[in-house]
Formats: sequence, C-alpha cells, structure tokens
Amino acid sequence: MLNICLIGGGGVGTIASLVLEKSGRAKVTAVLRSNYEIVTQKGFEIDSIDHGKLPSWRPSRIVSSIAEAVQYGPYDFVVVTMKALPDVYSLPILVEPVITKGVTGIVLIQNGLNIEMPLAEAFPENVIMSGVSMIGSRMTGNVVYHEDPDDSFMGPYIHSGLSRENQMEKARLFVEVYSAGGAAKCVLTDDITRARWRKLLWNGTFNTLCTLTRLDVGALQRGGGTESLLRPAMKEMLKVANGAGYEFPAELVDEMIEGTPPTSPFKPSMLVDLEKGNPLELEVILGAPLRVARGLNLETPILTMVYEALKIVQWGILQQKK
Ligand SMILES: NC(=O)C1=CN([C@@H]2O[C@H](COP(=O)(O)OP(=O)(O)OC[C@H]3O[C@@H](n4cnc5c(N)ncnc54)[C@H](OP(=O)(O)O)[C@@H]3O)[C@@H](O)[C@H]2O)C=CC1
Ligand SMILES: CC(C)(CO)C(=O)C(=O)O
Repeated sequence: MLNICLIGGGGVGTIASLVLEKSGRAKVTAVLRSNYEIVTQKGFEIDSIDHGKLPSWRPSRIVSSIAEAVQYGPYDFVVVTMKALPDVYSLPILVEPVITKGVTGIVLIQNGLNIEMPLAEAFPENVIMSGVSMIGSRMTGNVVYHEDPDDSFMGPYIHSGLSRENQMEKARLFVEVYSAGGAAKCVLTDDITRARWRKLLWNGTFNTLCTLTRLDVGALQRGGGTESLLRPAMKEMLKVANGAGYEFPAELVDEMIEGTPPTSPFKPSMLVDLEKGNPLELEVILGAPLRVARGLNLETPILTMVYEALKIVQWGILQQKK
C-alpha cells in the first residue's frame, strides 16, 4: 500500500485522490486549504464522467496543512495539484517538510513548462515526475464537476542525481497505480517535456488570449481572433518548441485550432482564474517558453506582447490579494 500525500484539493487533485484510492493500492492524505472545513463535514460531492456520481466522498485522511501531514509520513509520493505559481510561492520550500530524502517521489500534475526544475535542484536524491493532463474538472466549494475524461501522460523529469532506470521505475509504479484506479488513460513517457511543449501550443495561446480578451475559446474565434492573433501566436510557440529540440509538424497548429470549434463555450483555466480573481499561471504557461525563446534568439512578437499585457493583469490580481 503506497502512502501518498496530495496537496491541492481542487478539480484535478480531487479526481487524482479518488483514482489513487480506487486503485486499492494507495492511501491518500489530502492537504486542503479553503475547502477543508466543508469537505471535512460533508465530503466531496463528485459528478464525474469517469467515476459517476459520488454524493459524499472522502480520501483516507484530510488535513488542513502540510505541517499536519508530516506526522503521517514518510510518504512514497507527494502529489502536487495546486496551481503552478512560481511568482507567488516557492514549491520546494512548501513541500520540503513532507519529503523524505531518497524515498519520496514528487509528482506534479500541473500545466506549464520547466516546473520540475526547481524541485530537481532542491531534491537531487528524489525522483521528480510530472503529469500532463487533459482532464476537464472544476471545483466550487466541495462540489467537483468532472466533464472531460482523465487522460494524461506521466513520466520522470530525468535528472543526474539518480540513475535513469531508478527514475523510470518509480514513475512506472505511480502510473501503474493511477491506471489501476480507473483513470480514462494514463500513459508512461520517458519524455515528459515533449508532452509539455505540445500542450503549451494550446495553453500558451488559447489560455492567454482568452484571458486577455475575457472571451471563451469560441467567442475568441468568432470575434475575429483566429487569423489575427491565435494562429500567428501558435506558430510562434511551435517555432520555439522546434528551436528547443522538440520538433512538431506545422500541421499541428491547424489541428489544434480545428479541434477547438468556434461554437465552443469552453473557458480555459486561466480565464476561470481571472474571473475568480485568482493568480494566473502565466509564468509557467507563457513566461517559461518565452525565456527559452530569448535564449535561442527567436522572435516572438505576438506572444511577447500578450505576456507583457498579462503581467500587468497578474500584477493587478496580486495587488488585490494583498
Ligand atoms: N482543472 C482542469 O481541468 C485542468 C487543470 N490543469 C492543471 O492542473 C493544476 C491544478 O488545477 P486545478 O485543480 O484546476 O486547480 P484548482 O484551483 O481547482 O485547485 C487548486 C487547489 O490547490 C489548493 N492550494 C493552493 N495552495 C495550497 C496550499 N499551500 N496548501 C494546500 N492547498 C493549496 C487550492 O486551495 P484554495 O481553494 O485555498 O486556493 C485549490 O483547492 C493546474 O496547474 C492546472 O493548470 C490541467 C489540465 C486541466
Ligand atoms: C487544455 C485544458 C482545457 C485541459 O484540459 C487546460 O489545460 C486548461 O484549461 O488550462
């Protein structure tokens, strides 16, 4: 039985806890924050495309802080399903109390690029892995509405502190357990960064342009944004990915745009965060690839303008939070 600490009981984290517990091979201690009280009292009310309706579900244990979770360690894995916000908090400092050197695998199920790097630097004797998830799952209070299947790539972020085999083994174990819990699809990959770049083509453009215009993905296109901003921005992202050594065909841009029809009322997570007044995952979704572009001397005029504008939006959100 794996002992797992999961931090972040939102849309993704609740479904991940459920899947891990359903495997019968893991006990989850979930660290909750704003929804701690309500979930303790009522459980999570889940409506899931993969798992059906669960009126009052709880993981093995719920705690209100990482400090409280420490006593239930050591953990085989710490799963992080908070928003990736390196400009707001330091993840290595936050998780440090629940990490046992050489033992605990750290799993980041989050959007963005290079999110694993600071953890690999802080914990060179631990396996760091991450998940690129295509799930659609939203949380309000204790209510989870999971509408798109839990479909992900997971794999180790290979670093020099441990043997490659050791890192692949630990990641394989996590994927095995996650798959056993009834996730729609969970595929082990030895190149998680490639999966991250591919998803960034969508997140780096749809998420950011919808947030800037405050429009859903359909309205962004119906309003005339496809040829003026969306496609050129996605081509810039493709150029940076290719420059970084992650080759994708030019047709992938058309495929991604065609796969997101102008009739869709879908709001990307960054727009949802803006509407809730929450910080945006701007640095990992757009800042990180643009830093790669700068290092490669690649021009990204549209993405750079979008990034600079959203940095000001982020500043406004963080001022409100103070
Ligand atoms: N939702 C989706 O469909 C998808 C999301 N993703 C990615 O998955 C990641 C998670 O997203 P999502 O589940 O939607 O995010 P949510 O905002 O729904 O959930 C994040 C949770 O983390 C909690 N949290 C934040 N900081 C702490 C802390 N210090 N201690 C304990 N809990 C904390 C938040 O609590 P509080 O309420 O107190 O802020 C919140 O419950 C993101 O990187 C997102 O981009 C990827 C694909 C799809
Ligand atoms: C692509 C999508 C919708 C994941 O399912 C996403 O990652 C987001 O909204 O940020």
